[in-house]
Amino acid sequence: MKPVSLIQFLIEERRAGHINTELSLLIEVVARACKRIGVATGKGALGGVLGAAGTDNVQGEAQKKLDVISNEILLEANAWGGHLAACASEEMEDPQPIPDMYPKGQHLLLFDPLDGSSNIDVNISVGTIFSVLRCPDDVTEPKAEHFLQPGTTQLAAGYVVYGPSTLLVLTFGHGTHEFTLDREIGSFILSRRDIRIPEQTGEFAINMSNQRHWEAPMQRYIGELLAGNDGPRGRDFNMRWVASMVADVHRIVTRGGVFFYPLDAKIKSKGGKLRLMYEANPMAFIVEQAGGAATTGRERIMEVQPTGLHQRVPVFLGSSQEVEQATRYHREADNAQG
Ligand SMILES: O=P(O)(O)OC[C@H]1O[C@](O)(COP(=O)(O)O)[C@@H](O)[C@@H]1O
Ligand SMILES: [Mg+2]
Ligand SMILES: [Mg+2]
Repeated sequence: MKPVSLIQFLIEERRAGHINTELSLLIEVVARACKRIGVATGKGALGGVLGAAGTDNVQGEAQKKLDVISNEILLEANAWGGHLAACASEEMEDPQPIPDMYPKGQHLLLFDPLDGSSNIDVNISVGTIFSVLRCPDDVTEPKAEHFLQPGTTQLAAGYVVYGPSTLLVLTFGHGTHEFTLDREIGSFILSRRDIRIPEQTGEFAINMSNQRHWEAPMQRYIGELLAGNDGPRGRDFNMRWVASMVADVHRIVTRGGVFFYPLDAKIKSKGGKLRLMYEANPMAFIVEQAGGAATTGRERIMEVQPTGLHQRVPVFLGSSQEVEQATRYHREADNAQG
């Protein structure tokens, strides 16, 4: 079969009426920026990109050099406008509007420029996650409040994994599709169309070192998986934790599985660890479009009404049967408490 490039795929999606020209252009620009981030990541120590930047981001987290470089690459690629009204990033306190000298578009772009920062220096896969919203029609100067739309309103979401291969996984709400970067010709080529995540799985991903801080229903659910063949589930489960959400989610998008970053006593006051607008919503959209499920443990992630640009939420996502069972345990525990 003739290879389908990202550009050809975007033309198909335009013809099918799934996206307009402006959104197609936006995705091309983001994909091009991610190729540059992939090149910078790949140079490693030779490119001087490893290690700390010596600064903190808006969330008080120490920034790595590659967090800052990736953020700048995405901002610069999108600065000239035409397809965008403003960008918001995990690494910046406030949204960045398109400068007045450039034409404004109708979209809002949100991104986690470099996901899995703790893995940069040890040469483990990292990635970029992004989400696209529509800028309200009457808004000429988008502010944080205009980004506070639930995940159900996303027009597009995607992630790029910088691993053994560089991969782009994308949805416009009509299935989830994967593109592999052909490094020789510099193009993303469609490698899987209409990905399906199996409903059942025998593999889970969670940071087990937080176990003693989890809520009771999470202790119960994971305890049952760990009991394996001898426990109530009557079968053994395998565990994986890369600690780069993009890599953990990509494994699930490839062979099924379930991912948890639940609430725990250490992060309760923050609402969770992962960011709703830059991580949870785009990943939830991608996973749901592949037939999986995504909740906070209590409600569907994409139905959460955002209250802040940098808001955090618990994340349960992947094979639907396991997400539903873990979510049911939380709801039952809440109901029992009244
Ligand atoms: O270090 P922990 O607690 O295992 O957390 C790992 C999680 O944190 C993250 O690295 C957070 O993302 P950033 O690197 O963008 O801050 C996720 O990718 C990952 O799932
Ligand atoms: Mg992240
Ligand atoms: Mg990040």
